[in-house]
Amino acid sequence: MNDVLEFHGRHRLVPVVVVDRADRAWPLAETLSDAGLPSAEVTLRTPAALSVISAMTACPGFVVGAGTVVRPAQVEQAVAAGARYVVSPGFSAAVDRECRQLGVLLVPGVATATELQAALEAGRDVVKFFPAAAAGGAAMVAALSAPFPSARFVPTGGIGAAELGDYLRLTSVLAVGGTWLAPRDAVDSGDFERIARDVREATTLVEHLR
Ligand SMILES: O=C(O)C(=O)C[C@H](O)[C@H](O)COP(=O)(O)O
Repeated sequence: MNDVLEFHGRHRLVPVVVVDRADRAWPLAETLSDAGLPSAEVTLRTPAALSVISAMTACPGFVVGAGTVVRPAQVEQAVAAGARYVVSPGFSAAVDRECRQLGVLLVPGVATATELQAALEAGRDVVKFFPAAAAGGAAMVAALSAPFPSARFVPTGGIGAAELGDYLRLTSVLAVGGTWLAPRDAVDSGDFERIARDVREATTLVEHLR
């Protein structure tokens, strides 16, 4: 397994972050690292996102990926900024091709059996199950795992601390992602104490589930 996937499988949590200000990148990475979760999927939804990725790569041991990658050109930009992996909300053959060419891991999004089958056919065994809550939650992941035992899921979308156990108890779930670990408003306002508290609460929950 790719080292980024091993990392996520070990931590079992992926903070998905929407960062509006590049100067928040370093304190956010430090906060996440200190709280025991040295990684972030930085969504390419803000003008600052690529600068945020670059800044976070300077934090020792911090694993940074690019999220919301929907066009092939964004793959090159994300990799140039230092992203170690790429996440898409859906499955795009063009994005998949670009990731292959640049040798970067892609975690494509799937919400149905047909989409999962396409991702597996393309050799993508680890997929983002998105939007997890709206697409059927942990019950849907369990149902999809039966006919596709090789698939590993990173459910994301509408998940909070309360739902964590439902997903993480499934052996087919590699890790759970979400913005609840470092909400946009907390990042914007520089409320790193709140982020540290929420991340510690989540990592403690994960420890109890082991
Ligand atoms: O697919 C992408 O690249 C995305 O950006 C989708 C995000 O991962 C979710 O929107 C996070 O969902 P929440 O945790 O409910 O805020």
